[in-house]
Parts: sequence; C-alpha cells; structure tokens
Amino acid sequence: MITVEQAYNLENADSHQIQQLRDQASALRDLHWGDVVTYSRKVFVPLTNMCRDTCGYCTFVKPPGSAEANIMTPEEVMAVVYQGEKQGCKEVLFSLGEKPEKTYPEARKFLAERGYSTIIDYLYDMCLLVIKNTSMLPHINAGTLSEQDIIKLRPVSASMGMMLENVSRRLMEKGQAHYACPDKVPLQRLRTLELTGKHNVPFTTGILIGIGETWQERIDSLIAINEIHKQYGHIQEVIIQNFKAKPGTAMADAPEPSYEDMLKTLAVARLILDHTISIQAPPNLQEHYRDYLRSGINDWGGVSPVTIDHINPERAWPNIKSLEFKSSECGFRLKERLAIYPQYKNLPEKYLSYAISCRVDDIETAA
Ligand SMILES: O=c1nc2n(C[C@H](O)[C@H](O)[C@H](O)CO)c3cc(O)ccc3cc-2c(=O)[nH]1
Ligand SMILES: C[C@H]1O[C@@H](n2cnc3c(N)ncnc32)[C@H](O)[C@@H]1O
Ligand code: MET
Ligand code: SF4
Repeated sequence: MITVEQAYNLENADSHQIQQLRDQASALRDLHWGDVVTYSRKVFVPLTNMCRDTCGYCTFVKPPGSAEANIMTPEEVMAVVYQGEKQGCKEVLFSLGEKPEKTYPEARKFLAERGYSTIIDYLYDMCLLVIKNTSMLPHINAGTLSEQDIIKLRPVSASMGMMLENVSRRLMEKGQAHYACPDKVPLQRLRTLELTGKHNVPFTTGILIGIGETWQERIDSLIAINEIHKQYGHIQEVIIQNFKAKPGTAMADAPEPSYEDMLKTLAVARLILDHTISIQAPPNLQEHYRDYLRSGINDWGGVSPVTIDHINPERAWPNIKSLEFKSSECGFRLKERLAIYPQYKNLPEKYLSYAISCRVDDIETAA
C-alpha cells in the first residue's frame, strides 16, 4: 500500500500530506474492518514489579531492596481476577518485570518458599488458577521469552504479547532509553516474535514511539513486524503506544511525541501492515483520542472497569460508556472482543490448547 521510500519520505510531511495519509489509512481500515471498533474488557494483574531491566521511560519497575518491590501472592492475584469476573471482564492481562530471579534476592526467596525457581514457572501456575476457577482468558505480557518459556506458557494462555518497542540498536547506548536493558536488545525481541510464530501463539506486539528513535527507525520497526507476520501469520494486533514522560525516570524531561506525530504514525502503520492485523492505540494516553479513528485504527485495546493501567497509573481509563459515545460520534460501533481475535479462535487446533478452547466455548455460550 505504501513503499518503503514513500514511508521514509513522510518524515517531513506537511499537514496537507498528513491529512491525505490519514484518509488513505482510514479507507483501507474501512475496507477490512468496517465501522466496528473493538476493545477487550480486562483486568490488569501486575504479577511482579521487579525487573532486571531499567528502561529509561518506565515507572512500573521498582529497584531491588525497595519497600515497593513486590510479587503478588496467588490470593492477591485471584482477588483481582474474581473482581473482574463479577464485572464481566473476559481477559486477565498478566504484565510483569523480566527475570527478577536473576537480580533480586527477595524474588528468589518468594519463589523458593513456594517451590518455584523462576517467575515464568510461577506465572504458569497463576494462569492455571485462572483457567481452573474462572471462565476468563489469560493474556501474557512478560517481555522477552525463550523457546522453553513459550512452550510452557502456550497451553495456559489465549494469547501472548510483547512490544518490540523499536529495532534500533542505537537506543541501547549510554544515555538512551534501553541502556543496560538486556531484554530490550532488538535481536532478542525479534527472536521472541519469531519463536511465538513458530509455535503458533496468537500474538500482540507494537512500537513505543518517542523514545529517541528516528522516523526511519520507526518505519523499519513496522516493516520488521510485518515481515515476521508474512512468514508465520500469528500477529493478531499491533499497538502504537505513545511515550508518556514520568517524574523520577531517566526520561522525565524528554519530550513526548506530538499529537500529529501519533496520528501520522497510526496512518503509516495501517498502510505498512497486512490488512488482517488489527491496529490498536490506547485511549488513555492522549486527550483527544477520537482522531485515532480517522487515522486508521480499529481497536482500543484492553479497557478495565476494575483495575488501573499499572504501566501508566496516572492515566485513567475512559469509562466504557464514554468510549462508546466518542466512537459513535465518529460513526463507529464499539464492540467487545476477546483477547484472542476471531481468525485465530476459529482455528483452535492450530492456535489453542484444549483447555483454552473450552474456555472460549464457555464464554461464547454464555454470551
Ligand atoms: O493497560 C495496558 N494494557 C497493555 N496491553 C494490553 C492490551 O491493552 C490488551 O488488553 C491485550 O493486548 C489484548 O488485546 C499490552 C499487551 C501486550 O501484549 C503488550 C503491551 C501492552 C501494553 C499495555 C499497556 O501499556 N497498558
Ligand atoms: C507494556 C509496555 O508499556 C510501554 N511503556 C512502558 N513505559 C511507558 C511510558 N512511560 N509511556 C508509554 N508506554 C510505556 C512499553 O512499550 C512496554 O513494553
Ligand atoms: N517487562 C515487559 C516488557 O517491557 C512487560 C511490560 S513492561 C511492565 O516488555
Ligand atoms: S518496561 Fe518492562 S522491561 Fe522495561 S523496566 Fe519496565 S518492566 Fe522492565
């Protein structure tokens, strides 16, 4: 729909060119996704805020030895999950720090006391608890995963996700967002995308914009995602997330991407990515998110009536009624979806374990 050269050249596009781009992206979205914009009713479970990385933009992570560093107990996890179930949530989003057992003695202690050696083993059991006791579907956002991790977690999750962030190796240099973050090495992130493809895991990925990348690096990241999807076909959605500066982080004073930059990136993503890939943008990270719909998106992602966005705790979710109203003002019908998209759900033998496909059936019979 757009050549690499054309995409690169949009770096200095004027407002007229951006408008044209957005119209083109919206038309393409209309063709495949129509006038429906989706969201997933979810609860957010921040299983642990201990992480061996220290991304320059992140407030989720808490340092070793700090009073706030924590792993949720099974009771705490299930209390949130049951609350979500009561409110009609269908997705449990497990989002967590990476490999805390490698750098936090307190993480090793917590896990050892319960008979685990890694957070992934503990996460597996928490997913199992969800599947055994509720009709909700786990979505796992645990960062970089090894092939062993993927094979282990696949039977107990409906889908997994990991933001590619960006393919730029430059961002690993001193003073950049991913300095000293072993799990943000682009080759490692790309490897996780490929391995989840190899094992047919319905997958969510995306880019974080405004973290010091160039426009060209942003385009390269979208192309890299699309190339992997062409090979494996497992990328169900791509999130375009805008960086929000947070006090107390290395990037506290870094400029946030402008609204226009976000709209331009959404449109170019729609034109680069395969039409079957859903494009998601969060409605809680900008004041005027309505124009996203006029830039080619078709999904708002997970929205919770119960839990906050623990990654952007200062940014409240719009309530679902107001999301519905704003969507309808732009001519869109808001529709709930599951953590797994229909095209994957309809091929359960390829994409789902038996346990998960039973849960999906339960949800659909109840609806
Ligand atoms: O509330 C949030 N949900 C996030 N989600 C959840 C997302 O909104 C959806 O609930 C799921 O992707 C299911 O469609 C992510 C999921 C991923 O797989 C990867 C990254 C994210 C990032 C966020 C996030 O920053 N905040
Ligand atoms: C779960 C995802 O949340 C994103 N993330 C982490 N910190 C921030 C921030 N300050 N602003 C926006 N997004 C952020 C990263 O892309 C991560 O992969
Ligand atoms: N630590 C993981 C990552 O950065 C999960 C989301 S951030 C809490 O990909
Ligand atoms: S964004 Fe994820 S990997 Fe980076 S510090 Fe935060 S929790 Fe760790």
